[in-house]
Amino acid sequence: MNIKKLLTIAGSDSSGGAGIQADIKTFSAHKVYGMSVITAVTAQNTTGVKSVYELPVEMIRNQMESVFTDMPPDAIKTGMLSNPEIIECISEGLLRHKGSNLVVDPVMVSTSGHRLLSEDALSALKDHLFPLARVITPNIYEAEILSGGKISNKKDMVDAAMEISNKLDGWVVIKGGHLKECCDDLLYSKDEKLWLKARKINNKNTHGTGCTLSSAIASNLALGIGVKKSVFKAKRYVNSAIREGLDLGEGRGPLLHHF
Ligand SMILES: Nc1ncnc2c1ncn2[C@@H]1O[C@H](COP(=O)(O)OP(=O)(O)OP(=O)(O)O)[C@@H](O)[C@H]1O
Ligand SMILES: Cc1ncc(COP(=O)(O)O)c(N)n1
Repeated sequence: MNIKKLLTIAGSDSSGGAGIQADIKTFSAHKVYGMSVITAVTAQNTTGVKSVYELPVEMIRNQMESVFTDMPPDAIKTGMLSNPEIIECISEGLLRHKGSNLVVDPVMVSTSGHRLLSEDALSALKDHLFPLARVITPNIYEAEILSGGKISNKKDMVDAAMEISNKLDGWVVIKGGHLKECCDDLLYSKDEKLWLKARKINNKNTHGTGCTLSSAIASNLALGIGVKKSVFKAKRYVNSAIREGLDLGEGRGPLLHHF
């Protein structure tokens, strides 16, 4: 049986809603084979992140070597990367092994407000990882940090995408999940601008929506689907996973993945 291989490079979420766990569930739902390089272990649940343990860079390098020398992935996604040393180690490994179909979800802060990327890691992200990416998927807050401008509406999203894509060859997806009026996402490259429209679903349980979207995009790319269709299909996948209305935990609960 011929199956596509997907790699997630991200943090572990003990509650299974975001991070590595959400990524692997999404990969399985797309019928691709999931592998992981764990950057950090978090103790978290639906109410928030209690603590974070960052893995030593050497351990991260060894995980990457183990995966790439035996089962090179057809696509890769990155999530929580914690610090500049980890980002540099990962970028170096991806370059050396010619990792392709890279989707970078520039995770900075959990929705519960816990920092998942140190402040001094921003330039490593922009200078080392972004140039390798086919797609990057910032949310509104991350797009504000990356573009240096405030985002309050869809026009601001376009301005931010323009600014961010100045330094990129690939595509930018600015996720609109935190907009007040709707959940439209913007897919932007130097030559094209497309809106992925969606009504806001009235469900507080949206923990891991960003991780799920980027993993679904990477799965579709591995399956040989082009960027635009990969992003549209991924948006539909997340939308229906939110719509399922799973209600677990006391806080902001996870999504239901369809197998
Ligand atoms: N209530 C909602 N209704 C419909 N779509 C949503 C809702 N919340 C988020 N989305 C969609 O989920 C995807 C992830 O968007 P979001 O802006 O929440 O990213 P994020 O903040 O990185 O996610 P996370 O909450 O996992 O950190 C986007 O496609 C967004 O439009
Ligand atoms: C390990 C890990 N990775 C990513 C997120 C972001 O997800 P969210 O914004 O839904 O908290 C998280 N909370 N934990």
